[in-house]
Amino acid sequence: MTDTKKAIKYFAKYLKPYWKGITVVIVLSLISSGAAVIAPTFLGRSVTALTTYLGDLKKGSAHIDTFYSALGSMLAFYVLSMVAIFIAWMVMSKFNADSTNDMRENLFSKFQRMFVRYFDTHQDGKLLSLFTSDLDNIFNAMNNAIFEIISQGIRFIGTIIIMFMVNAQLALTTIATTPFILIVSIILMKKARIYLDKQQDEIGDLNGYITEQINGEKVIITNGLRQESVDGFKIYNNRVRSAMFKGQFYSGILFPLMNGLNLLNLAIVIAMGAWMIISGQVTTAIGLGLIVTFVEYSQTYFEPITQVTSIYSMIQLALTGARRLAEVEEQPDEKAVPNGEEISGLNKGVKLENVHFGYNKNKEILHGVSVAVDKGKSVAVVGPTGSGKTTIMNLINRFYDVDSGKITFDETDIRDIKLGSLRNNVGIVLQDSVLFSGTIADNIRYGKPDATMDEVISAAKQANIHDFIESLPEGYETQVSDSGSVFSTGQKQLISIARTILTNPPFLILDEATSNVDTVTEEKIQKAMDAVIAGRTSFVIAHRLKTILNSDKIVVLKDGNVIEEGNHHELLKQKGFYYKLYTDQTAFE
Ligand SMILES: Nc1ncnc2c1ncn2[C@@H]1O[C@H](COP(=O)(O)OP(=O)(O)OP(=O)(O)O)[C@@H](O)[C@H]1O
Repeated sequence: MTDTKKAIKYFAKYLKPYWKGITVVIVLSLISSGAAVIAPTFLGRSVTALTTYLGDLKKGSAHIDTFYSALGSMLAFYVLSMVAIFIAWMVMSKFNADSTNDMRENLFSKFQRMFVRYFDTHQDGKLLSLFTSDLDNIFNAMNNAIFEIISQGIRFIGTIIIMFMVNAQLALTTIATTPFILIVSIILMKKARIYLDKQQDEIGDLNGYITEQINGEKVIITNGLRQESVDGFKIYNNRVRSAMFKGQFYSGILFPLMNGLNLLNLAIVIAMGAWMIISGQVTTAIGLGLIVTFVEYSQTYFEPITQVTSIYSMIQLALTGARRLAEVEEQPDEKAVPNGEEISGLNKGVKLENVHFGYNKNKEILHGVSVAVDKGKSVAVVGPTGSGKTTIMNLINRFYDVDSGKITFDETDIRDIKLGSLRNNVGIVLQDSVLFSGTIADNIRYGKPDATMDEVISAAKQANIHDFIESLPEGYETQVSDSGSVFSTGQKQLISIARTILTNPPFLILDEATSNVDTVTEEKIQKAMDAVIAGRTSFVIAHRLKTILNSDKIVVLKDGNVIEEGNHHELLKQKGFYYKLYTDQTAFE
């Protein structure tokens, strides 16, 4: 499907529910434009009536009534046109706000259904620009452009019909330059489109860069790269500027060009009208009336072309936005496994059996990994950085699916378990603990919103964070977003552990929860982890070997292969890779 078709389909989908409102707007536009098109005929008639009246004055048989009635009719049509526009505008504003609201809501819901892969491969800022820049462009265009297109389209066609009904010769003169105008417009619009499309993509890249740099601010400062960061920004910003300039130039030049052609056309129409009077084809009174009428029609004929070209960039930006949003909607959803099994609790254990996996087809990360975690046991995975530890966690939770082999939960392939059910039974403490805006209590009960305050406090106690929370002036009611309550990495991890304790998952994955913290906090986290692991089946991904000495089993992973397996003492005896890792680490402590 071409980009334009995709964008139009997207609009159609979101405007369909508002077909009643759209019909009202079309009908009102018809009335308004029709009235505006008819009104100039009365302008011509009133001039003819006035000229005739002035001529008849000398003869003594003058009647002014025809003039007044033509003038009154003209006024009535213009008023009708205005009232219809006013009502149409009100109706349209409402369904535009509603439909863009639907788009925004669907976009956000879509994000909550998509594969994690999408977020791993798209920058936050780029995704954010869909909500800001793209949806803004769509809203602007729907508010300003769609109405213009409908009403100007009707005006355009209506004007041509009426012009031919009034006088075919002057009508032909008025529209004679149209083919030339159309060719120039199409060439310029095509050019503009390329750059306006590019503009949106460049804005997405710029937003991506900005969020990345803001998130990495501390790294930038400590490496003394603030100026380089600004220089990098300038490169992205210049790309936006260049695309913006070219896009606006090509789309903007249409407007003055059309205005110029309109004036030229006006002169031709007046000359033709004058020639008709001089050559005796029409009387002076009729000729003057025709000139005035066609001066007006020349304007109403050109106005749609001028207006549509002047809002072309707006339309194009909206089409680009709709294309970008449609592309997000096209992304596959996570498969919810509707007919999958519901599981509740763990009876036997979790197993990885000969798992092969790569994030990309051409680079395998795990090469036939088998790990078994029996019920009630704690298995730790250790290994050098990049060996695939976190990848295993991503697979158990079905953030990604294995390429071959399988992962089983009580001997059922996890791909045959309802996704929600699987995740309800697997608790995760991530390396980067995330706190959401709200109170500390809200954060602890995040996975179990109906938890009582006693349960929250009990979880916090087990996670060794209760005393710290109590020491804050607002205690559990402290707002996480308060600038006065900036939490350390360790504190965030403890709150995150409390959150997991509260959900009481049968199977638990702890991903490097002890990195980046001081020794006191580390000890606290260790105790919290022991509390959360106790009696629970768990899978611990750790860098600091000290924290996993008591694990029932340690699996050593290297370059995506399990190379050693056993408990701490067994592995030390083997004097293999684990022994080396352990002695290297303890030598530094
Ligand atoms: N989303 C991703 N897309 C593509 N490749 C990825 C992705 N995440 C990780 N990788 C690659 O997979 C390999 C294993 O990464 P993984 O995060 O599992 O290692 P790890 O053992 O947990 O490392 P660390 O101890 O540093 O956290 C690495 O080579 C990494 O570059």
